[in-house]
Amino acid sequence: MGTYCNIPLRERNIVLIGFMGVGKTTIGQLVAKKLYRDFIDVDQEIEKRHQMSIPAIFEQMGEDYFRKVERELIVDLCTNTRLKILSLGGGAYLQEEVRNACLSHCIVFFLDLSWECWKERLPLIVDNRPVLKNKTLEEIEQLFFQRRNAYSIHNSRVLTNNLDPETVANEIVESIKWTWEVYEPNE
Ligand SMILES: Nc1ncnc2c1ncn2[C@@H]1O[C@H](COP(=O)(O)OP(=O)(O)O)[C@@H](O)[C@H]1O
Ligand SMILES: O=C(O)C1=C[C@@H](OP(=O)(O)O)[C@@H](O)[C@H](O)C1
Ligand SMILES: [Mg+2]
Repeated sequence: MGTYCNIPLRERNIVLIGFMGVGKTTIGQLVAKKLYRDFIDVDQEIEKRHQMSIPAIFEQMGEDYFRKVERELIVDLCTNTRLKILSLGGGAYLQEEVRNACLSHCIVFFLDLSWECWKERLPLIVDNRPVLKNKTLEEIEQLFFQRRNAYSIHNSRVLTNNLDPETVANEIVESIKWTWEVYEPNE
C-alpha cells in the first residue's frame, strides 16, 4: 500500500467512497466514533462554509462550481490533515485529482452495494441529491455502473448488502486495525 507515501498508516486519514446513498455519511460518523477520531463529511463541510444546502449550491452556483469547491477541499484535507475519517460525496472520486490525493495520502474504503439493494434506498435520498433529479431509473442504473470504474481503484472494499450501518462500521474498524497490526505492528 502506497510505498510513495511517508505518512505512517496509523496516522493516515480514512476515506469512504461509493455511490450516493450507500451510507458513506452514516457509516463514516460511526467509524470515527469507534476509533475516537474526528469525522469530516465533505458535503456537510461545504454546506457549512457556504451556509447553503448542496441542492441550493447546485441550483444557484452550478455543478461545475460545486465540483471545483469539492475537489479543492478534498485535496486540502488529504494533503494537510491526518487521523481523520473523511466521507466524500459520491461524485467527488470521479475527478482524477481527488483520486490521486486520496490514494497517495489516505486509506480508501469503497462502500459497495448491489444495484438490487441500492434501488430500495432511492426513496430515502432522491429529494436531496440533485444528480438524481429528473433521471429515469434506467439512467440512474447506467450512472451506478459507470461510476464503478472509478470506485474500483481503492485500498479496501466492503460489501454492505443487508448489513446495518453499525455492522458495516465494525467491519471497517476491524479491517483497519488488522492492516495497522500487519504493516505497522506496535512494539
Ligand atoms: N447500511 C445501511 N442500511 C440501511 N440503510 C442505510 C445504511 N446506510 C445508510 N442508510 C440510509 O441510507 C440513506 C443514505 O445514507 P447516507 O449515509 O446519507 O449515504 P451517502 O452519504 O453514501 O449518500 C440514509 O437514509 C441512511 O439512513
Ligand atoms: O454523486 C454525486 O454526484 C453527489 C453525491 C452527494 O453526496 P452523497 O454521495 O453523500 O450522497 C453530493 O455530493 C452531491 O449531491 C453530488
Ligand atoms: Mg453523504
